[in-house]
Amino acid sequence: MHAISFQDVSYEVTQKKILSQITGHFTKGRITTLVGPSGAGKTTLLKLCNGLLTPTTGQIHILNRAYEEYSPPDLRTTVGIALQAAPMIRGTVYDNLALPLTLKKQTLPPQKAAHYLEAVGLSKDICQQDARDLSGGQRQRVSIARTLINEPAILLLDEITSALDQAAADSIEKLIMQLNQQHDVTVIWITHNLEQALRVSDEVWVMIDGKLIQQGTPAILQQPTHQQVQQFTEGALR
Ligand SMILES: Nc1ncnc2c1ncn2[C@@H]1O[C@H](COP(=O)(O)OP(=O)(O)OP(=O)(O)O)[C@@H](O)[C@H]1O
Repeated sequence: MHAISFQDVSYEVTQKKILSQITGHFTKGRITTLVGPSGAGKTTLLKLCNGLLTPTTGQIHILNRAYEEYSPPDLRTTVGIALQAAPMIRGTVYDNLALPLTLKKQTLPPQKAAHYLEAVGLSKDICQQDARDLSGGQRQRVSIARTLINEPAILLLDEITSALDQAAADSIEKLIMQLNQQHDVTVIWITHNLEQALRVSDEVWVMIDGKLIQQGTPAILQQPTHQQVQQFTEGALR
């Protein structure tokens, strides 16, 4: 089953084509990485997956339902996103974790906050800590925990480890792989790091210049048969 499918999707801003006729799918329950040079349109594509942007033309289906059938809050509950900057609101770790529910005028039970902190490898004791005092790795974990509060079926990740040191990046990688394996969360993960893509991917999308050049297993990066993919991997793996 496809978690998300794109059919002839294009996205333009003031007549500039940012994405051109993307057709492809993300398989349910798998980790797919999105790789490609800077400016290829990866972040734009990710934002189309949870309604932060709307396609100019084409169809997107999410869990076999047309994108338009979802209300914006439903879409953002089904498809969570975590970003490189892991932005925090002013306040405590609890305030940040509660945000997805606060926005829906609901409250987060403290036990649930503790549960999600533990799920991302943090102690529940940091709940009342000021979010500004967290380390980069802790902040990224809190950001992921906050995304998990809605129990999204699909998790979008944009460069979540690129600002972290190797040890923090390794443990976030393990965490995402665990979430995928234990909770069947579908993961769509933008990374600039091809070694990371090879470690975590079940499937890979290679994007260049607003186009989906190739979709397949990590073998398409390891033994590229497509000329543009080969040029990209030679530069990126050098
Ligand atoms: N709102 C916008 N208006 C004009 N151009 C935009 C807009 N959003 C994105 N772009 C352009 O679209 C292209 C794709 O951007 P996008 O951020 O999706 O690429 P990316 O592959 O994620 O790049 P990176 O790896 O550097 O984050 C870039 O050339 C960018 O400058």
